Amino acid sequence: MKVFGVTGWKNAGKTGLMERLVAEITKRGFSVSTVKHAHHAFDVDHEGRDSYRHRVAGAHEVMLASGVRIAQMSELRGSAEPPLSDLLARLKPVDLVLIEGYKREPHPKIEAFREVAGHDLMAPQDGTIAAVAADIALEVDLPVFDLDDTARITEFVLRQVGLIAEAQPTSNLKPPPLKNDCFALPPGVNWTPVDEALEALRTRLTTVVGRETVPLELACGRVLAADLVAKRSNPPLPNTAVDGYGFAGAVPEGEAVFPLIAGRSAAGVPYQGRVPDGHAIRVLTGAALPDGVDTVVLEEDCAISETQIAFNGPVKHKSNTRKAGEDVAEGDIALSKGRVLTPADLALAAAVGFGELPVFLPLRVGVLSTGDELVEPGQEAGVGQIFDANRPMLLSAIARFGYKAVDLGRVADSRVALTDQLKNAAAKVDVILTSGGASAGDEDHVSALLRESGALAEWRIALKPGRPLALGIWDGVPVFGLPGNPVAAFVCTLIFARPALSVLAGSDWRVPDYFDVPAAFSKRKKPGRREYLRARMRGGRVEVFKSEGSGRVSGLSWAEGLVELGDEGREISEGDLVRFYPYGSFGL
Ligand SMILES: Nc1nc2c(c(=O)[nH]1)N[C@H]1C(S)=C(S)[C@@H](COP(=O)(O)OP(=O)(O)OC[C@H]3O[C@@H](n4cnc5c(N)ncnc54)[C@H](O)[C@@H]3O)O[C@H]1N2
Ligand code: MOO
Repeated sequence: MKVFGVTGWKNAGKTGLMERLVAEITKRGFSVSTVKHAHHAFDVDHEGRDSYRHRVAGAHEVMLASGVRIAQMSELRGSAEPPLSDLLARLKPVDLVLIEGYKREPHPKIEAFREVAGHDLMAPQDGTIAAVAADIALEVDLPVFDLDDTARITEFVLRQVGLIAEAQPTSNLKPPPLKNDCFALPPGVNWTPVDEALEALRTRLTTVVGRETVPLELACGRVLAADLVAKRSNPPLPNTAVDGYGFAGAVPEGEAVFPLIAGRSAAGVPYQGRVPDGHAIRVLTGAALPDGVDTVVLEEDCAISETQIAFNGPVKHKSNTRKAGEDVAEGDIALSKGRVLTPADLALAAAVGFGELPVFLPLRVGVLSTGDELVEPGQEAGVGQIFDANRPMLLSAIARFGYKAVDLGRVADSRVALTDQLKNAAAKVDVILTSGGASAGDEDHVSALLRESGALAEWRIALKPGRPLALGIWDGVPVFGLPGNPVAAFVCTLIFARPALSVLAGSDWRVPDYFDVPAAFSKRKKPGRREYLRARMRGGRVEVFKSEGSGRVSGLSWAEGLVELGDEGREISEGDLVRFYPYGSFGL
């Protein structure tokens, strides 16, 4: 859905402007819905009303309906406020959603401004503001409208979101003003915030691989295909944790002497009889406790003869023993479906009775490079040609993630060759990663082909680097059309492809771990998009690569992780905390 926002300080005239825009846009035949961010404690209900009583009684949602109106109230009851994207998803489709407030969200906005409110203009500090509606003349580098000129503001908003066509220039063709910032929003383009894109992937993808059973020792790194219910408790019987002497009950402070009975209990060779009260028996680590024994004293603490042991109390009841099932009880879920099995998991699976495990078939991930300019690394490169750097990078990242990397080679910028190659690939892999040809240029065949096959969701993501990401389905196989620039391809792989592949492979959505660490750099970042900088830790601070150019492969290699700068604008000074994701957090 198309969205546009009205922002501004308190008393700036936001609600009046919203009201006039809703009326005018509706009058022009477009359907409009609105979202307003309100105070924490807002309430549309009133004490004593029936609906209020339903709510206080604990109803999850209360719906109030009549022949003219329906109101639906949801109580968060302490859970986090849902993001704007969730709220938008609840609305029925309309031509335009107008949003009042939510100034930190990246959608385009108009700022309402009234002099009496006594605030500074927000627009100069906020790149998501596309125009200002003010009650005085202002000097800013953006379109400024009279706050009451509803007709012109409406035209502007409708043009911005693409509901009416851009006015054709009447004079000679004039180039658009040059903008250095490659992420400036073209009119009408809706940028997908990173979190929204991730959420869409998370909710739309499911496991695509089949299952098999493999011997335990071959299961490391595989994804468990069913919950593993312990067949046997660990330990199966109460046993001794040390080499020593077992008897029944606690021993008080002072000297204690126990007569020894003949025989012993060893791991795997338990004592068969019963130990009489007041007697002790030799026990070895791991041995089942004989009947009549529930406490063990360490042999190093004892004086020992053929017939007796003596030691100093106190010894607590049940000292040095392990309860049956204290680790895992029979019937417990020892390992959950979707778990990527580690060496330790194999120990656990063995301990609770499994010699083979149900696992998902390895996810086969095909990697294809596109572009006439590419030649194989190490071969002769002609004028204007470059070596295919993305393919070795992506193939090895896939292998590190634990999947089966399938080299699909290179393909020229030709629709026919690409069609052939995708057809071929779809028969032998579960998912395809392409790089290059993802944006909208003449030679961007990946996005064009997927668009033609009717299964493309082309995302322009509010992300740097990695803005164009083409997602589609080819013969039932998901295709990630990664941008060609190596840095953008790498970042998109870590941020989008990795968690998605994890779900396709039968595991969970993966959220990488991070550290908030002091910056060794300073930077000013605009609001409205997320940025990832090539970074590494040195001397307890995180430094970033000298250039943000998305073709600079040397920076990827220099880096040992990524610094993430959130969607909001930020002025970072040295020493400020920034979020650092070591490459290891992405499984590299
Ligand atoms: N008019 C516009 N141009 C571009 C936009 C835009 O929005 N409007 N977006 C830019 C951004 S951001 C990126 S990223 C790239 C993505 O472009 P494509 O995915 O279509 O990729 P290509 O054009 O094919 O290649 C881009 C760049 O990367 C080099 N490349 C491609 N494959 C490889 C490889 N396997 N190994 C090494 N280098 C590779 C290629 O030679 C190009 O230099 O589009 C911008 N343009
Ligand atoms: O940001 Mo593009 O996605 O060069 O890198």
